Parts: sequence; structure tokens; C-alpha cells
Amino acid sequence: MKKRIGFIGCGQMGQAMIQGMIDAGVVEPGHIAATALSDETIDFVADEYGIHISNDNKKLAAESDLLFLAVKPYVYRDVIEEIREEVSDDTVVITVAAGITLESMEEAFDKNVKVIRSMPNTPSLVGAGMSALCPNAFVTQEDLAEVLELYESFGEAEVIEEKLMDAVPAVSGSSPAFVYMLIEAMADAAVQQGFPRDKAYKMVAQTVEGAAKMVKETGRHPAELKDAVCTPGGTTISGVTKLEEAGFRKAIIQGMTATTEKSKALSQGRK
Ligand SMILES: NC(=O)C1=CN([C@@H]2O[C@H](COP(=O)(O)OP(=O)(O)OC[C@H]3O[C@@H](n4cnc5c(N)ncnc54)[C@H](O)[C@@H]3O)[C@@H](O)[C@H]2O)C=CC1
Ligand SMILES: O=C(O)[C@@H]1CCC=N1
Repeated sequence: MKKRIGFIGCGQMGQAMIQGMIDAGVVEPGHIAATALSDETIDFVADEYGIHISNDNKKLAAESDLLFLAVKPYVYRDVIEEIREEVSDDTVVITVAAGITLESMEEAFDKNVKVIRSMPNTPSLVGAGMSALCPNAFVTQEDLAEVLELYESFGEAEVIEEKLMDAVPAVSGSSPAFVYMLIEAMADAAVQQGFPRDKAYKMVAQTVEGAAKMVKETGRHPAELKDAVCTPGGTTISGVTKLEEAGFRKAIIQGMTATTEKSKALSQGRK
């Protein structure tokens, strides 16, 4: 891709996307530029990814065709204030933040601006991301196709209606953290039984990946796949029974609901 790609903010999420798109070969490092606040991050990112990086948001905004805002939601207002004049009618601004709505972006820019609201996740770093996107009315089909090509280079991507965007952190944006908690807890239990840590993480992570692949590739219902593991009177059903007693599903659903509620609160300008 020949478009000039800019990242304002280059922390966990920005770096995961940059690494993912470079590894996929969809864009040359020379076509990516970024900004960061600290000299430490600027030096690290320049060395690690070979992209151009500075602390000049205005210049970056003026020189980018596809401009990612990969800063925390509470920094958005100040950053937009700073770059508003540099963003042209043709620039596609892509949000990477929970609770930043298309409407709030249009209000903040106070002019016709192309905006795509997106929610990626950190597994983009290893080409296994899951992202959701939704464009505003000024984004053309061609713009959207280009941005989708980038997101699909580091994982899967879905274009969805904006009313579903607040549920995306729970489904895919924040949920890697929940899966890491599951992996950590399973590994702790294995270590309690005498497993070395490294073997425990490897075996549990491979099992999580394998189970996810079974859901994706067989198309079978997760409950059917679970039933196929449960030998009558065997080990699995004993574990399943105990997990149900402990409120496993309830805890997951409550965690996801809290995540979505927080995203809705941010979208509505509540804390
Ligand atoms: N970390 C994650 O798993 C995910 C994060 N996101 C979203 O990505 C956005 C960034 O999150 P992270 O990368 O986790 O945060 P982070 O704190 O790792 O990175 C943010 C970066 O922005 C820089 N920054 C702050 N103010 C700036 C400014 N005025 N100009 C230029 N750079 C500035 C900071 O120095 C920092 O390096 C957030 O809005 C978050 O909602 C979305 C999906 C997943
Ligand atoms: O925790 C957060 O707010 C961000 C959005 C999704 C993942 N991290």
C-alpha cells in the first residue's frame, strides 16, 4: 500500500498494529510515521520498527492519508484541537479508543471529516488480531476497503453498526485480558500439582488456541464440543460441575456486561 500512514500515540495498541502490518508485508516501514511524547518511546520505536517517529502531531496529521489516533480516550479532545487545521477533506481519521463515538469526533473537528471508529486488540502484534470498524457518512467505499486491508493484514476484521461498538471491548478489545486471566489461573493449578511454570503455560495456551480453532474450523456448537470431551462419570464432567457451582459462566457474563457498561458510559461522556 502506498498511502502514508500516521499514528498519533504509539503505545501498546499502536505498536501492536504497526508490528502486525509490517510483518504482514502490506506496508513498508518507510510509509509509516508516528508520534509519541517521551524521548524514550521515540528512540525505542525508531529502533524497533524502523519507522519515522517524532513528537510533532501537527506535521504528522498534515502528512498522513490514513491517520490513526492511538491515544487514550481522555487525550482525544486535546489532540484534535491541536491537529484540526491540518486534517484535510481527504484524510481518513481512524479512532482506536473505547467510547469515542463518530458524533463526538464530528463535533470535535467541527467540519466535514472522514472518520472510521475502530476497536482492535493487542493480538494484532502476532497477526492474530480481531477488530471491529464502522465508518461515518463521509468515508467512501474505497477508503473503507483500504483501511480494512490494513486491519485484515494483522488478523480478522468486521464492519459493524455503530450501535454495537460499545459491546466490542467485551467481545474482543478487552477480552484478551480475560483469556490471559484464565490461562494464568489454569497454569497456577497445574503448578500446584507440580508442573514447571513454563510447561504449564505452554500446555494451557496450546489448549486454549486448539479449543478456539475447533470452534472456528469445525463450525460445531461450543456446547456440542464440550459434551464430546465429557466422558460419563469421567474427569471432565467433575470439573464442569465444580465450575458451574463456582459461577463460572455468571462471572464471565457479569465481567462482559461491566466492560460494555463502561464503554457505554465513556461514549455518553460519563466517567
Ligand atoms: N491496549 C489495548 O489492549 C487496547 C487499547 N485500545 C485503545 O488504544 C488506545 C491507546 O491505548 P494503549 O496503546 O493501550 O495506551 P498506551 O498508554 O500504551 O499508549 C498511548 C500512547 O500515546 C502517547 N500519547 C499520549 N498523549 C499524546 C499526545 N498528545 N501526542 C502523542 N502521543 C501521545 C503516550 O505517550 C503513549 O505512548 C486507547 O484509546 C485504548 O482505548 C483499543 C483496543 C485494545
Ligand atoms: O481497557 C481499555 O479501555 C482499552 C480498550 C480495550 C482494551 N483496552
